[in-house]
Amino acid sequence: MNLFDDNIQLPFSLPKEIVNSYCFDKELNGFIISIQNGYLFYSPNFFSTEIGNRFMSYLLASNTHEWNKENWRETNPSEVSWTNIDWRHDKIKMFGKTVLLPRFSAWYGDKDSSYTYSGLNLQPNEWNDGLLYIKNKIEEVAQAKFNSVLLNWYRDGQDYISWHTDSEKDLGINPVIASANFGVTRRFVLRRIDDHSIKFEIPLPHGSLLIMKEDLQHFWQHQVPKESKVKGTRINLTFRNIL
Ligand SMILES: O=C(O)CCC(=O)C(=O)O
Ligand SMILES: [Fe+2]
Repeated sequence: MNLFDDNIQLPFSLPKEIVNSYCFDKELNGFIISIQNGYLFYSPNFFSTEIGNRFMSYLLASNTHEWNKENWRETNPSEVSWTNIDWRHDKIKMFGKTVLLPRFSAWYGDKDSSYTYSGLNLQPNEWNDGLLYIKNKIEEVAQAKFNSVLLNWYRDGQDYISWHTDSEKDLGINPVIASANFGVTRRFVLRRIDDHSIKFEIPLPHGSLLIMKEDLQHFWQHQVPKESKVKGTRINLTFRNIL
């Protein structure tokens, strides 16, 4: 049986000069994409819509607030009694000022996997069944083990994450970063660090999985830009292995 199908086209475009090769792997249900200085695995529907919907409700379940009725620009998530995920609105120091991050976040992982992110030292919450289920599914295709996950909740198109690499020292030299997506589709944009005009973007729909590995973090930055017109909400989980 041929496990690769060369006739399945990528659902987004990549600048020709940066693609080494790509193919659709039927067994893994996704594209294996080798680019200049990097490797990506992209599965637009890794989780079914139904499983995705269940996760969305799981991740946002609370005893006190209905996530789809609340105005999250007015409500601080630390005042909410969350059922499964302890969402926070973290502050970071930027140019000497303390500012709120333009998204909510949460950090889960093994007890000894404390992590520094944007100048924040994050102590992980303990794994729960929902996160472990997703982690196991992703570890199978990523052929890697993860000991932590950073959850980002983009309340709507006003929320974003700016240009960065996932290259904190404690992730090791060539980290495998696996990112699962639930909710509204947002643009995930990559650009070369040494030439910002070389860029491409990957749509990350409900249920999609994106894995970045090899030397990608040394050569490419990524962002999820603001998209003011987007009203829907989105949750992204990036699984990492902290050394
Ligand atoms: O939301 C995303 O897709 C990306 C999140 C991200 O880059 C990060 O948490 O480091
Ligand atoms: Fe990132």
